[in-house]
Amino acid sequence: MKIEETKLKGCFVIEPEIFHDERGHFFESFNQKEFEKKIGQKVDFVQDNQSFSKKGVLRGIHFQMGKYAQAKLVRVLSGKVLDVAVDLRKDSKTFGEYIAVELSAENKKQMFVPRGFGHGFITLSETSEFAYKCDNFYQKESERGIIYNDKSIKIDWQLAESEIIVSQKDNQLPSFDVAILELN
Ligand SMILES: Cc1cn([C@H]2C[C@H](O)[C@@H](COP(=O)(O)OP(=O)(O)O[C@H]3O[C@@H](C)C(=O)[C@@H](O)[C@H]3O)O2)c(=O)[nH]c1=O
Repeated sequence: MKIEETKLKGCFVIEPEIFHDERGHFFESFNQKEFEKKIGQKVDFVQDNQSFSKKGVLRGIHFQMGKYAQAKLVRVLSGKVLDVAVDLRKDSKTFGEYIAVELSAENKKQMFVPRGFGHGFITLSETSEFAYKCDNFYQKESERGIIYNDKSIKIDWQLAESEIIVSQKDNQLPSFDVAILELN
């Protein structure tokens, strides 16, 4: 397993080692001992989520507030997505910056998005199946978000605006400037 920290401290890209043989292939999609050693912290995942999306569907940018904050270990089971993490830690040198990484069933890359980040992804292939582990439970009341096309974060989602599909809920999310007023 190869784990590399991104320019956003605490946010990692993980590439599992794939073992190929005549039957197909095998890989460890998660190994707690190795994972915690490489990221240098303990993480107790308590919830696994899975979502299916059509091309152009953009989910995000989401996070949960305060004690309900979630770290996420995300990966793609089929298709290809652009996965985005936005640093929302006010005391961070990279506050307000984002990273975008292509995750696909083919490259098998994963992203670890720590607490204190906003997270979103867009499906670039015809469909995608997306799976992730969370270290805190879903708590509807503490759900927050930032509008995907925020003018100060300026995320390049790789698809034309006309191809992007967002839920009504996500389309009404506030701008970065407004969303951060509530953060510590
Ligand atoms: C996230 C979540 C949703 N739900 C329900 C609420 C709702 O009725 C339905 C769909 O929820 P959403 O529209 O929020 O799903 P979605 O837009 O896929 O939300 C997810 O987006 C990505 C980017 C993340 O990072 C996740 O943490 C999560 O926020 O599923 C749960 O029951 N448990 C959960 O953990």
